[in-house]
Amino acid sequence: MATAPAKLILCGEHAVVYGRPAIALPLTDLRATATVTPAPAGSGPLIRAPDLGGQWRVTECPNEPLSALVLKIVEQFHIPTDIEITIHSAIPIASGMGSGAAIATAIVRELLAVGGQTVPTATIAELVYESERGYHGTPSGIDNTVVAFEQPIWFQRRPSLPPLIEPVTIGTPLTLVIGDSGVRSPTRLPVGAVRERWQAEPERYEALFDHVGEIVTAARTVLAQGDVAALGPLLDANHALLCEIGVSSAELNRLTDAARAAGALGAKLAGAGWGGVMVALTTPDQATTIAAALRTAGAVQTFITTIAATVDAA
Ligand SMILES: C[C@@](O)(CCO)CC(=O)[O-]
Repeated sequence: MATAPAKLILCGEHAVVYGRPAIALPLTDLRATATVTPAPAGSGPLIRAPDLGGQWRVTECPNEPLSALVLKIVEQFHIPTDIEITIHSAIPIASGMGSGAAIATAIVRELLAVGGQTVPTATIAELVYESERGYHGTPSGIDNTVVAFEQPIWFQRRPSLPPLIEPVTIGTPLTLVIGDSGVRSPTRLPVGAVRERWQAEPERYEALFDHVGEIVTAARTVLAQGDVAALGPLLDANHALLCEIGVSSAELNRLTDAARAAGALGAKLAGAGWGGVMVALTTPDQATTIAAALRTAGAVQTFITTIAATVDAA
């Protein structure tokens, strides 16, 4: 069995599609799994996804993104094809937590393990990126990257170059409360809407994206300093900009307001928006109070998670 984590965009979503930096975190205790078992000779790969409500033979729907991913990997890495791939995920789907990237990464890891292959983490991230394109159209690549590397990352697209991917130093552990609005919102919808607005009003949106980029840069500094109190207002400011960009919702605003009223240091929507999750930054002792406030304000589920302090790998 192979696994891969959920992810959370701490700051910089949407602007990251337009070349500004973003910071993403792996949520290592919330994972997707993939298990390969042998199947009868000549049957070809079958994907069983009980949590997603189905199973399918990849050759019968070769353009479905996970099927395309499996077909590509078995061919490229000479993996046996008479297999069943069973996937499970504890990650809410279409919620901004990277469930698609985590499932795809778990599948890639499991297929490579079955084939006795070892490849660089960056290669796994690239393979998953192709599959994410099938779902999302124009993803920045941040989701597949943080899920594959499983460490806090700074991610920035660059013209004519591979994206800049750097470890982010976390000076002191972060306690986060994630609230799921329960509204399912496929990433490609808000991403597509932002593209239309950017095309209609490029100067306005470029300025908003610049402002997001400044917040992300400031967040990196205070994260390294372990200054959790200074991070909160940056998350609030990022949320205000995401509202202006047009990707928040009444449900998400209700949850971020409730988190702040319950004592959060800062709160923002996390991911593509219009639904999905929000995140609140808190001191450890306030976490359960904030989770309770989020549920009262309509969150269908909450997760309390700690992001460990890192040693700078750079
Ligand atoms: C909204 C977005 O910025 C983050 C989705 O997790 C889209 C992307 O980066 O591909």
